[in-house]
Amino acid sequence: MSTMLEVSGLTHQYGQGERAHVAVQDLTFTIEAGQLACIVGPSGCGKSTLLRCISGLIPATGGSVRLHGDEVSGVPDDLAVVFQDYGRSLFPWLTVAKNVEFPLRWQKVSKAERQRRAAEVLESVGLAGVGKKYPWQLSGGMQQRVSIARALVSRPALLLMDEPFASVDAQTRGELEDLTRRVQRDLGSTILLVTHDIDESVYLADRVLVLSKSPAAIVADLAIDLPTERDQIATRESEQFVSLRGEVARLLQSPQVQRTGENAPAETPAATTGTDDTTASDATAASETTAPAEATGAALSDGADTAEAADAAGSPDPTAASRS
Ligand SMILES: Nc1ncnc2c1ncn2[C@@H]1O[C@H](COP(=O)(O)OP(=O)(O)OP(=O)(O)O)[C@@H](O)[C@H]1O
Repeated sequence: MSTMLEVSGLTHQYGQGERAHVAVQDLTFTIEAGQLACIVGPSGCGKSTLLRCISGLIPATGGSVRLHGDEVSGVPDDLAVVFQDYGRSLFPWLTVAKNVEFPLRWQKVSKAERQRRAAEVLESVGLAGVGKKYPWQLSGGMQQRVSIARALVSRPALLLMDEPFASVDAQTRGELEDLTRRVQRDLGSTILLVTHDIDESVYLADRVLVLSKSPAAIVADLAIDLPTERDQIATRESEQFVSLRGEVARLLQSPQVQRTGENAPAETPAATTGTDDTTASDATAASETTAPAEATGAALSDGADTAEAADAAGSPDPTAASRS
């Protein structure tokens, strides 16, 4: 397997001076091509910040991100993001097919090819035949499928998903989880997905990275060696699943994760858990008093429509921030 994503010593600090807030600090990990990795961590620990840095929506203030060897500076063409809020990420004035075709407008792809690829990808997410409808005529789960189709249409090297199923009901969530695994397997996609849900992380992933409280540091990197074929009932009832979800839950409650102001080591070989060797961080102490909770997610949710979100993200490509 080749390395798709290489994150080295990644740090992001919001603001300066007294208002400085270190959201992620010295994160180092790699994701191999074709892997589906999940990130779990306490609320506010810096998961979205990490994804924003990887996607080039915001610059790292330290360290680097490389996508198949190329340093990320700005939103790469072959990267797509699926956000939690499908209602804001789809263009309500465009049909489903046009929404899905949208990212291809900036590529040298003929209209006929755009239409063909949109139809193909809609079929792969179980939405054949709805291309002429508008997003608001679909259920929430269907809209999120459209978002996933739009992210996939440009055949991204890396698909980032930020709490993608948090806004749908439990049954739809299960269906979308299975869809994600199927897409990954059929298209060989590399996926990095952030979730709050421990069970979801274990069910979906080949690998789970557990982050500490802010500033996020990796405290464990678990290989999920469940069978490739997973089933919402049988897999979740299996001994192996129960044991793995217990392990992640215990890690999330561990002092390493919970102790604010301390960092676990960034050394994270696959299939190992972190150690107790933590060091205090002054930057975190500052962040605890200055972090504006309402600022969370600013770059992702600024503006009621995707064009504004793209502007807010400073993206040269209007599809980038809204990429699905
Ligand atoms: N634009 C911003 N300016 C200043 N601070 C910010 C900004 N965005 C996020 N933060 C702060 O950085 C920290 C990490 O935020 P982030 O949204 O990355 O965490 P998260 O783990 O994704 O949170 P959640 O799980 O609640 O979605 C938080 O303390 C947050 O308040």
